[in-house]
Amino acid sequence: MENLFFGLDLSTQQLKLTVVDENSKVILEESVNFDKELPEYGTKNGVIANGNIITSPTLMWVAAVDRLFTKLQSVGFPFRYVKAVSGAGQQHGSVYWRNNAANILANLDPSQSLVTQLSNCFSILDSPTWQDSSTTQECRQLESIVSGPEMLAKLTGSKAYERFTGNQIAKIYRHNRQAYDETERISLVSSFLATLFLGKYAQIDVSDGSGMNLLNIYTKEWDNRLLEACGGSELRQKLGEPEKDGFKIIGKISEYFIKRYGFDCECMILPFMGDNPSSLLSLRLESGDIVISLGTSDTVLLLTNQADPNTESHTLCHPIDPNTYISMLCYKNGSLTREYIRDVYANKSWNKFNEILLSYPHPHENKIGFYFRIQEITPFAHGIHRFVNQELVEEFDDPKYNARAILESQFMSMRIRTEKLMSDKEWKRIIAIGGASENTEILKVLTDVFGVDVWRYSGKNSAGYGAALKALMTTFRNANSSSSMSDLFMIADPSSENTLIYERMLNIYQQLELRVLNHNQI
Ligand SMILES: Nc1ncnc2c1ncn2[C@@H]1O[C@H](COP(=O)(O)OP(=O)(O)O)[C@@H](O)[C@H]1O
Ligand SMILES: O=C(CO)[C@@H](O)[C@H](O)COP(=O)(O)O
Repeated sequence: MENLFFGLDLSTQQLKLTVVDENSKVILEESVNFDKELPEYGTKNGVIANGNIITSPTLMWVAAVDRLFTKLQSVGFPFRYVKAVSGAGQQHGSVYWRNNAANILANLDPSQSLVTQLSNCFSILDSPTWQDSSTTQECRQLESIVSGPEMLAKLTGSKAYERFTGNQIAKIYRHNRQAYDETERISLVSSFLATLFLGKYAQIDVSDGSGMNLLNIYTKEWDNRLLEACGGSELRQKLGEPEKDGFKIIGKISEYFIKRYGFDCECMILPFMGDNPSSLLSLRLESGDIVISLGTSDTVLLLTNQADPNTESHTLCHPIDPNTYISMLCYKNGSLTREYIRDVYANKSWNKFNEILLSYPHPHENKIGFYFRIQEITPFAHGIHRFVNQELVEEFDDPKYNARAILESQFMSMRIRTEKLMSDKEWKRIIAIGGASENTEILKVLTDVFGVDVWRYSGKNSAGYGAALKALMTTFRNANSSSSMSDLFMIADPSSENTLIYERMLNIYQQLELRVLNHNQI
C-alpha cells in the first residue's frame, strides 16, 4: 500500500475515481452520482436541459470533489501514500473562472469545503457540456473563416461541431460579453479538475484541446485566426498555452489537499485528459482493434499513425504519444436513449430488456428503427423513425422489437462509418468499454453486426484507470504501461447467420438514414 496512484474521471453523470497500486492493480473504485448524491443541483442524468442548450452546474462538479474526498476520508483512506494524480473529463465542456479566482484558488482554507470557497469564482454558472447543440450559427461562421468544413477539419481534426468548445466560447463572446470580459481563464472539464488539485490553473492537454475546433492538430498550437474568430485577441490568454507533454509533472498537489486530507507534499499532478483518449491508455491495443465505448455517449475509437481528418469523424491528438492520432465517432443517443427504450418497452429493467433480446435471437431483416431522441451528431438528425419493408410506420406490429431494433441501428451506424475510417484495413476485434458494456446481451448484438469477436474490459472506469496508469507510468517510467490481457473477457463468437443478415441490411439502413436526414432538413 505504499505507492498509490489516482485516476479521476469527471464524466456526464458522475465523478469517478480509480486507485491503482504500483503493479497497476485496481485497489479501489469510488464514485459520486450527480443526480442521486447532489440532488440540490437539480440535474437529470447529470445535466440541465433547456431545449438544445445543455449545461451542468459548475459548482456541482466542485461539490462532487468535496463529496468524493469526504467519502474516502470517512473510511480512513491513506492519502499519504498517493504518489501521483491524473484524471480525465467529459470532452468539450467548459468552465469560466471569474477575475480573481486564481487568487482564491491559491489561498484556500483547508478547514472549509471547496464549494463554499469557490462559490463566487465562476463568471458563467452553468457550464456548456458536450450534449449542447445550440451553436449551429457559430459553427457555420467558424467554417466560413477557413473556407469551409473540409478545411476546418484538415486543420483542427473536425469540421465545426456544436459541442466543440470554440463554438461555445464564440456564443458567449457574442451574446454574453459581460461574462466573457469578467472571465480570466477558460478551462475544459479535464483541466478544471486538474486545477482544483493544483491550486492554480492547469493547461489544457492536447487530447482534450483537439476537441475545441481551435487547435492545429499538427503543430499542437492554437490557431490565431480561429482564436480571434471565437473570442477576440484576448482568448489566447484566457485559454493559456496547450500542454503537449502528457507525462509532464505540472506541479505538486496543493496545500489545501495536503492539509485537509493528508496528502504527501511530494504528490505529483499530471495533465488531465479527455475521457475518450484517457480510456485508450487503459487498454493494450493490437493492430485491427476497435474500441467501442457505450457510456452516456457512444464512441468508436481507433488509433492511427497518420492524421487524415474528414467531415464525419474527429481526429484527436493522442494524450501521450506525439506520433499517434485517435479517430473517433461520437453519438449522443447512447445509453440514455437505450434507457428510454428500456423504460417504455421493458418496464425500466435491463433484465426484462435482455429477456426481450433473447426472445428475438435473429434480426428481422425488414424492420429498421432510428432512435435520435436528442439531436444526433452523426448523422445530424432528430426523432424516432421506424420502417417496415422500407415504409415509414408509427410503431412496429410487435412493439417489443424496439429493444433489438435500437441496438441494431446504433451498431449498424457505427459499422458503416468505421468501414469508411479504416479504408483498406479490416477490424479484427472490438473492445467494448463503458456502462452498457456490462450487458452481455447487448454485446452479442454488437458481435453479430460487426461479425468479429467482441471483448469486454473488466473495470468500471476505463478513463479513470487510463489516467491512474499514466500517473503510475510517470512515477516508474519502466512500469507495465497498460492493463494485461487478462483484464479483457471475450463475449461470444459472432453468429454467421446473423452477420450475413446484417450485411444485407446495411445498404437498406443507409438509404433509410438518408430519408430520415432529408425529412429532418425539411
Ligand atoms: N446492465 C446495463 N445494460 C445496459 N446499459 C447499462 C447497464 N448498466 C449501466 N448501463 C448504462 O451505462 C450508462 C453509464 O455509463 P458510464 O460509462 O458509467 O457513463 P459516464 O462515464 O458517461 O458517466 C448508464 O446511463 C446506463 O444506461
Ligand atoms: O462528446 C464526446 C466525445 O466527443 C463524449 O464522448 C464526451 O466525452 C462525454 O463522455 P461520457 O460522459 O459519455 O463518457
